[in-house]
Amino acid sequence: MSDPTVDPDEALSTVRREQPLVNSLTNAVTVNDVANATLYWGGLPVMSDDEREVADMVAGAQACLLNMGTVSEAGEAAMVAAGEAANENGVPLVVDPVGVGATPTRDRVAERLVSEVRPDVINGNYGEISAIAGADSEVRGVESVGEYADIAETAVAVARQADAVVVASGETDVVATDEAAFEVRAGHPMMAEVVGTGCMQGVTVATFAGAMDDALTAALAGTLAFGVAGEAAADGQFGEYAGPASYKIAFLDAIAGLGGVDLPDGDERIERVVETEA
Ligand SMILES: Nc1ncnc2c1ncn2[C@@H]1O[C@H](COP(=O)(O)OP(=O)(O)O)[C@@H](O)[C@H]1O
Ligand SMILES: Cc1ncsc1CCOP(=O)(O)O
Ligand SMILES: [Mg+2]
Repeated sequence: MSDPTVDPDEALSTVRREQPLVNSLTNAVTVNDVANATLYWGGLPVMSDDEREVADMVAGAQACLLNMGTVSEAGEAAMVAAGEAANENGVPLVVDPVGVGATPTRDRVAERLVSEVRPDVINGNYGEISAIAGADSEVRGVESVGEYADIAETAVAVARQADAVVVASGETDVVATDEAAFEVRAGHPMMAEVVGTGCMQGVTVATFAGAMDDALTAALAGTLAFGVAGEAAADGQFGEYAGPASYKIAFLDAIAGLGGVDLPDGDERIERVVETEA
């Protein structure tokens, strides 16, 4: 497998030109951030999450996000219906298995969302991706704690298990397929101080996947652009900040303003760290 060519400037221009409609079924904690991140990248957000209409909305969308952060029994049924509609209509589907590993209920819901429907991308933190792999993991609530030295190999295993691209977020994000894993070296520790950055990363990948032809390239470009937005905000390019709350505002402004920033080439920040036979 040759390394994909990732040009984040071109990817961002494509998102802005295509303006993908992205239907997010997501948690009540960060839903507004997820909607605004979609809009600020250049997509069109809709948060339709009722089982009576979600299949129709997804059928007309260019991408769908299933984020199980606060999933209820009705929400679980709506997410499965949305995922099935995405699969039936060829709509790129991103699943964020928030908190999998923390409770048996979340383990069961995550299992449904990665096996009963077919995600194109699974986007979770190190602990969540490790939990899906059945590897050692420690997820406290929705936070990944502990060490994950083998996260790249674990991400490849999940990509193979689910036949999906996998984004494992953490200090260094890993993007994996069934035969390779890439480190995406971008981001800033301040991003970990804000609730919702993982959720916003998931909808970023969905928005890029809704505008681009290939899930792997979209996941790499979206993850890189997301991290560069975090860096630009931390560097004060989008306003001074006094702490994590004002940093979050600067971060959202960075997403909206990234079209005016010269983004690094993919090969400056993306390195293949695992290569196996599929
Ligand atoms: N220490 C860090 N340094 C740089 N980027 C980070 C760090 N911690 C988290 N991030 C970034 O913040 C975003 C959210 O990651 P994470 O906190 O793992 O997700 P979640 O919020 O779902 O737990 C990702 O883009 C990740 O790269
Ligand atoms: C705190 C919390 N509880 C249920 S969902 C949620 C938000 C999780 O956001 P992220 O995965 O981006 O940290
Ligand atoms: Mg998360």
